[in-house]
Amino acid sequence: MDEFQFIQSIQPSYYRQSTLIKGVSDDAAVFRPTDKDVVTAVDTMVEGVHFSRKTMDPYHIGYRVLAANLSDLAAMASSPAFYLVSIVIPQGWSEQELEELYTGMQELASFYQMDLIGGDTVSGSELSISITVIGYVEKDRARYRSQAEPGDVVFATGTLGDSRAGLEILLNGSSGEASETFFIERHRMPDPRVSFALELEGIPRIALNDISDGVANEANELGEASRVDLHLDMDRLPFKSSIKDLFPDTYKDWMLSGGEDFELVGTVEESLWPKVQQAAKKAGVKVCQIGYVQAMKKKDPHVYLHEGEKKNVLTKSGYTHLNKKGE
Ligand SMILES: Nc1ncnc2c1ncn2[C@@H]1O[C@H](COP(=O)(O)OP(=O)(O)O)[C@@H](O)[C@H]1O
Ligand SMILES: Cc1ncc(C[n+]2csc(CCOP(=O)(O)OP(=O)(O)O)c2C)c(N)n1
Ligand SMILES: [Mg+2]
Ligand SMILES: [Mg+2]
Ligand SMILES: [Mg+2]
Repeated sequence: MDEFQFIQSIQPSYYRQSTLIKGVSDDAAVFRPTDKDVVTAVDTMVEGVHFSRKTMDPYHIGYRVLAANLSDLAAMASSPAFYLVSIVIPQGWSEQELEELYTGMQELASFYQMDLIGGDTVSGSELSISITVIGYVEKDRARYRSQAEPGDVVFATGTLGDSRAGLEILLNGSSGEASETFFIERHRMPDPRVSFALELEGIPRIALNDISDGVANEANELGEASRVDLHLDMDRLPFKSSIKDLFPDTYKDWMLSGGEDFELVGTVEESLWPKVQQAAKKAGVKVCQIGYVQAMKKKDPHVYLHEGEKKNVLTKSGYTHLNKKGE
């Protein structure tokens, strides 16, 4: 199969979004948004960095890269509409494997009524896939990291550390415990919190960020963007009970900085916290308070982690791709 046949094989036979004018087939796609704001993000996954053939089947690679992008749209409270896929394909990938990879993406896309409207196909030495997502949000209603205010409740959806636990099992072997499959699935097929974020619509001000690198990182990003201090309570961080049995020595670190949970962390005025809980219930998602926001006490914003009587500064300890200067 050559490049053109490949493009033909992935070309959608129909489109779902009414704002689309030109999809796959020309030099670029065209859509005409109505009076909404357009939200867009891109995320890349590279073999050996975000996945390996040991941790993921082609189907999971496709599923997860779109899920990671949808998680960024969820963090803006945007409704997904379109995606574009840029893929670097190494020699040795069969037609069937590529088809499975696209099936993984298509499954999630069809759930969210998204259209594939373009992309690029290149050969190269390892599989790399970049997805650009485009969504809509009501005018001026995108949720920013900069919207946290002193007195807010800090909350998180789902459970944390699951994806890191799944990765551990996939990389270092199974111990045969039945509970392991949950973590493997959380690693391979994350569930972006789009519906929850959309259910928050009636709340005038809410700060949101998605947990791709670990809540330690993401909480700091909220603090920095809003110029406030965040106080998190280790004992309130949500976890799946079996993670503690499987990984008693490491699960706490993984909750804070394992990354790739694709849950949401956010802040909301205390009086509106019950509304967030209702939104979670409607969306079928777990949500819990993990701390609170305070006015900045020092020159710069800080995140503090409380555990029993102890209080420590929680630095950005999650995953980073490049070393700091001089390292
Ligand atoms: N190479 C790049 N060129 C331009 N903007 C970038 C680049 N890498 C990241 N960004 C932007 O920096 C911000 C933070 O990126 P990132 O930490 O990857 O966010 P996230 O964790 O939500 O994916 C985003 O606005 C993103 O679009
Ligand atoms: C084989 C393998 N090794 C290591 C990891 C762990 N890992 C890779 S990237 C990453 C952080 C998240 O990816 P990033 O590109 O930073 O996403 P973004 O913050 O841009 O959404 C983590 C925890 C993995 N998923 N798979
Ligand atoms: Mg990113
Ligand atoms: Mg993000
Ligand atoms: Mg990152």
